[in-house]
Amino acid sequence: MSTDVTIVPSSVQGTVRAPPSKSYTHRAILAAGYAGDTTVRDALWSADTQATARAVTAFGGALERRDDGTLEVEGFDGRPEVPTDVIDCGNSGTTIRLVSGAAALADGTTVLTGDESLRSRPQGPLLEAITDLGGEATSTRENGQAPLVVTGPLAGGSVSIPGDVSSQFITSLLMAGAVTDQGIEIDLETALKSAPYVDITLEVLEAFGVDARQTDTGFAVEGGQSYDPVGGEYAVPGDFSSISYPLAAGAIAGEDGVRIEGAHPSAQGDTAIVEIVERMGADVDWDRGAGTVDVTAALLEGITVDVEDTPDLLPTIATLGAVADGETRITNAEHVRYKETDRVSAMAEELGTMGVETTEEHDSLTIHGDESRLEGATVSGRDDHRIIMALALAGLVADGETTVEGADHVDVSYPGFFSSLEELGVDLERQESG
Ligand SMILES: O=C(O)C1=C[C@@H](OP(=O)(O)O)[C@@H](O)[C@H](O)C1
Ligand SMILES: C=C(OP(=O)(O)O)C(=O)O
Repeated sequence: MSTDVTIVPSSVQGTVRAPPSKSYTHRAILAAGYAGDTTVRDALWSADTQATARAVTAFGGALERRDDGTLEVEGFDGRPEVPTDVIDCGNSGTTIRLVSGAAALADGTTVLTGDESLRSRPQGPLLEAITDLGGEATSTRENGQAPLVVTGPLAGGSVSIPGDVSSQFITSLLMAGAVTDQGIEIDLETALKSAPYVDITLEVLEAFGVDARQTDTGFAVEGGQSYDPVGGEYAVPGDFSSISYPLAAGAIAGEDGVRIEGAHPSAQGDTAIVEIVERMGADVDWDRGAGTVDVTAALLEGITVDVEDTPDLLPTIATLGAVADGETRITNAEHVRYKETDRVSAMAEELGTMGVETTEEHDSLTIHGDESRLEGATVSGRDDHRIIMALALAGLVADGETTVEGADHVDVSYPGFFSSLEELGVDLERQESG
């Protein structure tokens, strides 16, 4: 059973709280798994982070969740057990990649799989790196995609890996490398895309007392370290990829202003959304100390945005571009095609159904705002949380109602997304579908 959501064009007003960061929560849960006992505060409990929690349990850890969002994690102390069953990573790229590194530490074989989308995403460079470092890692179909079979233990050493497929390979190796005998030195074969996500990793590792660093040619982590968070606790900050949706809603339909709470600074590259919305002409004020962002709608102008560091913002920016006057060019977007869906095509096609003119190139998407008139339509959410949320935003200002099919997939990163829209005054209706 899935849920379709119909959005009636609405203005938005009021205050919403950002959900906790998905990227920080994944890392905190796995780092807590590598540690002894840890309290993870303000954890995001979504379909994706629950997949990482399942993996920690499969390796011999244990998790308990309190009503206030706190997770009590009993770790496996750097020595994952061989799981008794296949690990199902669901829809989560972060889980399958970070957990493959952990699996390579176990003295035996782990099998990892996921849903149809995850089984189509690239894992080859990570499998080769694990093999080069002394483990064994293969794809059952020999196509570099899950199901994956990973056998450890891995000793560590030096390895080279491309930087333009997924930064999650680097995160995986750094997190696992800290508890290998030799440590891991990573040389990047090509420039790193999604680089701020490795900064997030370094920030979380530091909070867990693990030393890892950027080098002239890549990254390095010493072996023989222990995960030991200061005071046995870690607190997750708010999620700026998720914040991008209420922020964009305010910029296009918030004439009386929208406030987002829980927006404290961190290593997240997606904080760039604040500046992007401001450059397009909205009135935005980010109080970093208070952790609030205030936004008021204005006539938006098309701009050029490079998403090399911020791939997850593409769907939000595409919708902003559909509302803005003039052209919005989203560049350096090739890696955005390797996500839950090919998001460059998905946004071009679904916005097209709503009457928006776009030009798609391999590594860019141009939205011709001036030639577009957003018309309400029935659109497919593509079973991709970010496509669903971006299309729902377009529905706020379309001419007529918009139905987003398969909208329940927002549970991957922002389970309360439609409730947040309702809190801001949006008129919407949920329908169960087949
Ligand atoms: O490490 C992370 O938490 C993430 C890294 C990024 O992926 P890539 O590094 O594959 O671009 C991003 O798109 C994803 O949503 C989360
Ligand atoms: C791409 C995403 O996540 P993941 O890689 O973990 O599936 C995302 O959240 O947009």
